[in-house]
Amino acid sequence: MPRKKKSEEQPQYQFDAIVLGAGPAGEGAAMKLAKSGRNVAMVDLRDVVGGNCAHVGTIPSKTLRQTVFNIMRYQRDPLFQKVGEWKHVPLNKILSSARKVINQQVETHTRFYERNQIEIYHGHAIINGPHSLTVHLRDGGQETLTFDQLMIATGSRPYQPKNIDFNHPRVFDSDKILTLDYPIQKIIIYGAGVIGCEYASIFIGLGYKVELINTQAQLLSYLDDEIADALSYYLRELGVLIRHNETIESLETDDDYVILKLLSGKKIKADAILWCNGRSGNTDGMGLENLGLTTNSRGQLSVNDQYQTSVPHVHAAGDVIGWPSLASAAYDQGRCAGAHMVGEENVPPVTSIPTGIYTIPEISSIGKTEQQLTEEKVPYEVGQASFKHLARAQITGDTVGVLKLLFHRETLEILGIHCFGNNAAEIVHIGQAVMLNQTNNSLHYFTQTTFNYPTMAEAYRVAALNGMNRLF
Ligand SMILES: Cc1cc2nc3c(=O)[nH]c(=O)nc-3n(C[C@H](O)[C@H](O)[C@H](O)COP(=O)(O)OP(=O)(O)OC[C@H]3O[C@@H](n4cnc5c(N)ncnc54)[C@H](O)[C@@H]3O)c2cc1C
Ligand SMILES: NC(=O)c1ccc[n+]([C@@H]2O[C@H](COP(=O)([O-])OP(=O)(O)OC[C@H]3O[C@@H](n4cnc5c(N)ncnc54)[C@H](O)[C@@H]3O)[C@@H](O)[C@H]2O)c1
Repeated sequence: MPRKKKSEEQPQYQFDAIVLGAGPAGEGAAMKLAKSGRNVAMVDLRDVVGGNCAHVGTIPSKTLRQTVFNIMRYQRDPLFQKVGEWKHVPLNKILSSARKVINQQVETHTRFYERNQIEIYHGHAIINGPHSLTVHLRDGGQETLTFDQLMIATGSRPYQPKNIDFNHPRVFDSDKILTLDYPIQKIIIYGAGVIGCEYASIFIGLGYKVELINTQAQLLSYLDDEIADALSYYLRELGVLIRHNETIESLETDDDYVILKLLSGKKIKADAILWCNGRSGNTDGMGLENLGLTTNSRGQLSVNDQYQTSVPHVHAAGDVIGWPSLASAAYDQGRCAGAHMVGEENVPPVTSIPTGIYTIPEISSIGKTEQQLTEEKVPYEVGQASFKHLARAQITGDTVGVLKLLFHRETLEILGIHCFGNNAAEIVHIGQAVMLNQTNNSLHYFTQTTFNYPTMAEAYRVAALNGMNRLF
């Protein structure tokens, strides 16, 4: 049963708020609205909650990555070198552990909606007017619902250029790749963004030959140069062939292979191609024109600092608004939008967002890069700790990696944290907590704090002392 509206008056609309999309952004908003006493409905295309994040994005890719990481680790250890004939197992079979995690995620999140009495409609929502929409239900039929406020969190999907035939069995995007049901030996990855680099690590770890085609001059150019260089070095070391500054001319498809022709004249033949060159917002065919809303060429909506669109009672968050297109940020954006919808004032927008890239090895960072600080003429210094010198890393065998702290050479304020290596996405949060501390964000924190030993956290002390030693 939907939660009853708090007000005694006869409600004008069936729901105080309807949320479109049960991914992290929609869930964040729905929970905040429900906990603030609003009568909320959720509409999602799928017959279960979790959004693209749980079903085709973060969760399956990270679970698959963990399986591959385990295989690589076993191979390194002479005791476990016979892990079976996994090279000939199709990807969709290796994904069996991902399906278990997805089911657990769906169960957990379904309970959140139940406990907060949020009614869920499974179907495609089409907006009819300022306060009404129709859900075309998955099991047939339709239902028209009215709302006071609307939250659009319909996420994104892989961008598919018209000249590529994604129905061909050897042509994949990041959704379809999860269904790959035949063994392959060589794959082309077109697009070397986060998804391209993460899948390059996964496929090389599975023993495939991988060619990573980058349309830009370097990998992930928003990273600190040293970290981006380390990624290129280690991907190549693992066997990935990276080609920078290339653009597709055409793609030839056959029953048994694909041939990618590049404008540079190169031709690459492989068993399959994974296309990952950006994403588009899910906004088409949902009647946005009936609200007077328009999108950019990538189907994304514009919002203000409170995630409010140009129509004041309509908010939007998550991938559908573009940057940063992360599950981590989407949940917080949804919660922030929900707070604004219930009338909370001065809710800070989500701005300080760490990068967590699950390549093998992993990358994570927050704050400024060396390039940015140099451009801004900030007098900074660097403190570094190599994983290979840390006892914990030697014990686990994960000796590839570095923690790099950037700090102001006069005030010792921490300005940036960049980490490359196993568990980087966890390690960065220690530095983040200190960096964002309003009262003590100085490098001294790390030199004056005793860390457990042996731990990876110890890298902070080592890097801080290394940085202090550079000062004069
Ligand atoms: C391969 C891959 C790996 C990723 N890895 C990471 C990672 O490691 N860390 C990270 O932070 N982020 C990662 N991301 C990004 C992350 O998955 C997204 O940022 C996140 O899913 C966005 O959440 P969202 O709530 O905006 O929408 P989504 O998760 O996209 O969910 C939107 C939901 O809305 C539904 N919907 C769409 N249109 C309608 C409609 N008209 N009516 C009803 N329902 C509708 C969709 O079916 C979907 O269920 C990854 C993405 C991909 C593709
Ligand atoms: N670990 C993580 O946090 C993680 C993992 C995977 C995906 N993601 C999210 O998914 C998003 C999509 O990843 P991706 O790798 O497909 O894309 P991306 O945005 O990283 O871009 C990949 C490539 O496509 C190009 N591109 C992007 N938009 C384009 C456009 N409009 N026209 C032509 N080329 C364009 C880029 O220049 C880049 O070379 C990322 O922005 C990221 O936020 C995050």
